[in-house]
Amino acid sequence: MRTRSMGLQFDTEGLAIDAMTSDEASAVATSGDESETDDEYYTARAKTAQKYNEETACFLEEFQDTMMTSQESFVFACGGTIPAMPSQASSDPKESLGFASNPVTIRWDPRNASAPASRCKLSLPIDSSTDDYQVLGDLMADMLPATFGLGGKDVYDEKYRKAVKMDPAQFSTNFSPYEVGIVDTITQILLPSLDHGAKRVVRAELYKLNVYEGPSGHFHAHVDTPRSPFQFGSLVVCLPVPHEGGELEVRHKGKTMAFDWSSTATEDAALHWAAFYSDCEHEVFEVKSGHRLTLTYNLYAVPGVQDPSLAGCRIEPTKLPLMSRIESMMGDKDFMPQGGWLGFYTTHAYPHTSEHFETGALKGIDMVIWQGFQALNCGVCLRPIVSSTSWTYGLRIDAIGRYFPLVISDDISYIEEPKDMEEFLERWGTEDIAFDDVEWLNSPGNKEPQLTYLAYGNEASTSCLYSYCAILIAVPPYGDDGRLKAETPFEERMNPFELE
Ligand SMILES: O=C(O)CCC(=O)C(=O)O
Ligand SMILES: [Fe+2]
Repeated sequence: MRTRSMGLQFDTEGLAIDAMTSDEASAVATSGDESETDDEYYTARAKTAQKYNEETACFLEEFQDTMMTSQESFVFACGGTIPAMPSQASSDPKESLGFASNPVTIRWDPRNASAPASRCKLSLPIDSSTDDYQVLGDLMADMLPATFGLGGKDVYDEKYRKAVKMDPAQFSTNFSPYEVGIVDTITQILLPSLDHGAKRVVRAELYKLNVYEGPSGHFHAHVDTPRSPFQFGSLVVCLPVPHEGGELEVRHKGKTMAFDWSSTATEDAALHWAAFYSDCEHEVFEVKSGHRLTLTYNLYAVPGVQDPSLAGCRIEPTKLPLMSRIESMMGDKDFMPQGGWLGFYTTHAYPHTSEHFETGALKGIDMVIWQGFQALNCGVCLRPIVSSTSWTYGLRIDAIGRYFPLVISDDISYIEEPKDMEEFLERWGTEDIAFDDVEWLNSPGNKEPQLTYLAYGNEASTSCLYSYCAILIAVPPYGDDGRLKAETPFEERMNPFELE
């Protein structure tokens, strides 16, 4: 039996909702409930054969299989180790060993302003033959209990997270993830772009210094709250201080990557790091002994050109089997000969109903689909898809919207009967292209609140329609000399609710 859903369907089970606001949490908790069954899949392909031809149906079936296999090879996290020079070593760059880290210093503002500056500086790797541990104790005394976001508030609860933290406004460090090659590695692995596509680079912004102390320091499974629509991930750098336990586990769609950075005083000191996409659940297991010091960074995708010297070791998305599938499909005269529409639900979660959501933030296979079809003369655009059967009046809604940002409509949208809902959706703005005219390549993923409105039952109550994020692909017709170029079928739209 085919397993259509493998890898491409959103898996809600592994997703923690704890470190999100309650609204975000409910959005995640209810997502992924509209998956495609085998029957639906076969019906869809039979319809494709009828609408286009057998070849188109076969191409799409093969494409979906490749998509599912490719999905497996996309990583959601990466990490590495960097040897650390002893803290007494010279920090002269000429003497540093390539990508070995110079001694790391942390200087901080003490709570007691009369503490001498020399007491507010920690050098790492830690040296137990000096008073380094005393200095570490002083640092921790100046740190604050580490909170986490819950229901839109910062909460401290040791059952959930036991650690101390310091904000970057209160400390500085000479450590830079750019200098030791971490940022370049992340760019290549987590944010690759096709050769011809818009280039983007990673900006790492220092977020916190944390200490998890043994025994019992830990951080329960959670998903980081993105600080902006451009944030695509998080980076954790573990500084060279001996500790046992405190493994970091990162999970995405049923897969797990574990990073065990425990070390003893006698081992060669090293810095360790891990970076992962924002929609990955992760957890820091209990630190059994010692101190686990981490610097955390928010990772943003920003336009830019990668260092050309890295071209040799770049991952080349054009070599992906998925890319060759797209090429052979588009190059065949029997595939959608008159042109048509394809739809791909993004497989990662994005804050797609925020004001600034844009394509530079696309991750993994989502970016390959976006850039791959675009490179082959197709028109592509991102669109919100509202699909719901659970609406009060039993009306099935399948609408392709034009406008992403969340609409909170509290005074203009009295929805009492189905025709009100139709008008409301029209007013929001839906694409001229019908949902059923699109060949959908996969099942819906993450959904976000899209439209809130007042509905009347016995009394008025606020209701919400959710949307999925999809890439719509306009496949141009096949002409005498190959695939024609799609005339840009998409234009940017204004928020219809702001026009008045
Ligand atoms: O320290 C770590 O390994 C991860 C910490 C973490 O998940 C966070 O700060 O959000
Ligand atoms: Fe986290």
